[in-house]
Amino acid sequence: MSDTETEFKSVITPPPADQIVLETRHLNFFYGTHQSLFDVSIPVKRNGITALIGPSGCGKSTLLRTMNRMYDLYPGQRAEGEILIDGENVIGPKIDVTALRAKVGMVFQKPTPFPMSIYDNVAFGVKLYHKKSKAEMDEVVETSLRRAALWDEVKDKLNKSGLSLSGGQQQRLCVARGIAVEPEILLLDEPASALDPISTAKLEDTLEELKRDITIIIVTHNLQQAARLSDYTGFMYLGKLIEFGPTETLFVNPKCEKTSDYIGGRFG
Ligand SMILES: Nc1ncnc2c1ncn2[C@@H]1O[C@H](COP(=O)(O)OP(=O)(O)OP(=O)(O)O)[C@@H](O)[C@H]1O
Repeated sequence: MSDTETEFKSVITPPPADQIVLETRHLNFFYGTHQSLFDVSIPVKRNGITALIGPSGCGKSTLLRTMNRMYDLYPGQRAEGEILIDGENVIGPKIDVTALRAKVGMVFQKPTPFPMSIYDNVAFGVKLYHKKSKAEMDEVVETSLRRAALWDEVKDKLNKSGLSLSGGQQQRLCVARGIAVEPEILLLDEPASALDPISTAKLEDTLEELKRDITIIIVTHNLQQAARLSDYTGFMYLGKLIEFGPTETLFVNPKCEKTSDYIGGRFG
């Protein structure tokens, strides 16, 4: 049967209800008239790592961008359904979007440093939300850069522009910026795509450590990375969440043929 003939039915194995921090319910998303997400209901575990996998164009980044309403910045883009964070529907009209983005941070697929110093790139968001002395801020900047595995490379040039760094360093700078504001949830869109294996390993160690305090949702094309890092994995295809469950189950014993085909490298 071809994909267009097949009606995919989601198979969802959620975390225990009292461990869910974020949940989309029947989420649809539209870029103008083009619908990119179809009835996505995903339950995300608190203080764990959830990976989103699936072939290019299946809607992983779109799903991530709905979770802190990044799409609000673009006319014509809209979401329907519910996104519950700590039980509150953040798609609702009464939501303070600035507060939402402090709570739900995001690191984009393409590094986006601000045109300012390395130090200020990390301190910028912190200044918006917290009042800190110079010494406290120095500590936040150092800790965040260390956690993002960038400190050793930049500690002697913190006043240089963030734009002077390499692509991989810029990506880690954006991770440091995301960590610095201490979000409750951190959305990471392929954060390791521009990193070498050593930096990738350091970043993965950081995420392992961060998940004790932060809920992390990561989009990755690297299936080994998803299998290594995440507690739960969602497999998406053609804008739908096809299968979701504990990572080991999804990789070792997938319940859907399409998941099995994808992780077996039979398409993608
Ligand atoms: N700004 C946009 N305007 C119109 N359509 C878009 C836009 N961004 C994405 N899309 C469409 O939405 C669908 C999902 O795209 P999305 O970027 O979420 O996929 P993805 O799974 O993250 O892909 P990749 O793995 O290649 O990054 C695709 O059909 C894409 O063409």
